Amino acid sequence: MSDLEVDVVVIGAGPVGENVADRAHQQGLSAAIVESRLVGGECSYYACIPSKALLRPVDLYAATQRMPGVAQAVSGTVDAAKVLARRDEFAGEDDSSQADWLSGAGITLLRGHGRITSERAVEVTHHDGTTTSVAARSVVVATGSVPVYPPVDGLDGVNAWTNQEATQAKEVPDSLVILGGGVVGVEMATAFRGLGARVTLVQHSDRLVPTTEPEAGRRLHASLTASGVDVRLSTSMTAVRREGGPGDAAERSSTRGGVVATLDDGTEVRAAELLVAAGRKPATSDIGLDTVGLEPGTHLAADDTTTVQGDWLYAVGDASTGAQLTHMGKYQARICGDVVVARSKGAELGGRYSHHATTAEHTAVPQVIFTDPQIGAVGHTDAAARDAGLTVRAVSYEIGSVAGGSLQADGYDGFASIVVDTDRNVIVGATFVGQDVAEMVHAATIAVVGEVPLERLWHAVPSFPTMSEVWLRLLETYGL
Ligand SMILES: Cc1cc2nc3c(=O)[nH]c(=O)nc-3n(C[C@H](O)[C@H](O)[C@H](O)COP(=O)(O)OP(=O)(O)OC[C@H]3O[C@@H](n4cnc5c(N)ncnc54)[C@H](O)[C@@H]3O)c2cc1C
Ligand SMILES: NC(=O)c1ccc[n+]([C@@H]2O[C@H](COP(=O)([O-])OP(=O)(O)OC[C@H]3O[C@@H](n4cnc5c(N)ncnc54)[C@H](O)[C@@H]3O)[C@@H](O)[C@H]2O)c1
Repeated sequence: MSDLEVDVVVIGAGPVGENVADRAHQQGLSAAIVESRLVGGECSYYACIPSKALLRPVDLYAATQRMPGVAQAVSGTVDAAKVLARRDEFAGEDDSSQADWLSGAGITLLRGHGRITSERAVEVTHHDGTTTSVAARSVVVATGSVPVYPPVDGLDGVNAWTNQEATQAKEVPDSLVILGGGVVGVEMATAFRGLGARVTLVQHSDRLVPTTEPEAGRRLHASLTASGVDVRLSTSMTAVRREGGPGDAAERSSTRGGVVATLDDGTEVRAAELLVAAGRKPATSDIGLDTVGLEPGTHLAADDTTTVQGDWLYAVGDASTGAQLTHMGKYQARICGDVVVARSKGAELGGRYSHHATTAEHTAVPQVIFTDPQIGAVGHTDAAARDAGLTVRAVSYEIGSVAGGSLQADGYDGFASIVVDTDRNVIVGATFVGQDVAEMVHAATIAVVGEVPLERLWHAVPSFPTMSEVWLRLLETYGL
């Protein structure tokens, strides 16, 4: 006999787990959610929200510097203390309002570590050591991800920052070395440089943010370098140690000595702190996967209905094989909730563009990287489309060459590109790079998901003088 019986139990109350529980509960199912740390997950306290709270003031300041008349009015530097205080308002480590929201919604919150013990059974070990056994028709894994530590000698012993210490930093270190030039690395380089730190960014491949169009990485590289970030491409960190002490003031934060990182080109980088931003792995090593024949520590391979096993085990968010993005995790969560509900009613599941399939995962994953320039993209890059076997042609256009772009900022530096499937004459990918492009991505997402033929897109007239006029120029460049 279990302590609690519910229709669905979700392990992990990040943004994704919360959405599954809510979606299922709103349609009449009883739901419990297990959380070992903070309701709201990594995203709310250590990732999306605090990082964007740090980046927005830096972005705004950079924009003022490209506007004659305003640049002079906004003199001096960004007030880091005020930025950190505002970050705390968004992402203080207090989850009471999110916990209240769960109870208001009628979802049972179980605080503690959740583990699957057998099919349809989960045990929660509470912080005081007591346990609660939960029996559920459906079990959803939404445990998120944790940082990867690459093999660098000494890395375990230097108290390196992860995204958690970086996004929750109580002060700006005078210098920071970042291991990894992916999305976390470039965003944190932008934020901490903008807040006054000396930043070195070490990336082992030959470009930044390698999953984006190569030109996006090149523009970002140029911009970061111009802002004073020391970007080391095609470089690996081989060893790191922490040294110094009270007498080594220039290279330390207020509480510890600086780090000395050895790179494979033989040089050394000294900084107050080291941030590890070399990718993430699923938080599935200690959730009882072995009890149901699955490999602990692996991404849970879910099909398009988010199902992992039988008609009872589901995986969503960073713990699954889907895109590691909050909005995609929440999309999976809505699908998962609806599948769980449909199965509980014995209803048939729908097909490709129904509420029961994560079709966009294959065709239309959008992402915005909040650097300066911003990089926004959806769907395939040119290379990824070719790898997927599509016949494509890509065209690009400088956003600074449309009236809206040149008005937005002096010397506007950025471009847009589209990848067209020439067999179907539809857009399968788009990229926007430049100041204030974040909000331009969704129009492209609609075009990709809607599979809107180019001839029809010709009639989607962008307003003058907006940066969206680049759509018209892209279509003309393509030959319309
Ligand atoms: C620095 C940074 C910035 C980012 N910025 C963005 C962004 O701007 N936009 C974007 O879309 N994505 C962003 N991401 C990615 C985004 O944070 C993740 O995709 C998202 O948090 C995944 O949500 P989730 O609910 O799957 O996992 P999480 O947010 O990691 O939540 C999982 C929860 O499960 C809990 N948990 C784990 N194991 C157990 C267990 N056994 N029992 C009980 N509870 C458990 C954890 O404590 C956690 O609260 C960023 C990531 C980082 C690192
Ligand atoms: N704005 C956003 O949407 C946003 C922001 C931050 C993070 N995220 C998501 O969070 C996830 C994790 O981001 P991340 O940046 O940690 O991972 P990532 O996989 O995007 O980038 C890690 C980078 O580190 C590099 N790297 C790995 N090992 C290295 C080594 N030993 N030396 C030097 N470089 C090394 C890799 O080449 C890679 O480019 C991503 O999926 C990302 O999409 C999203």
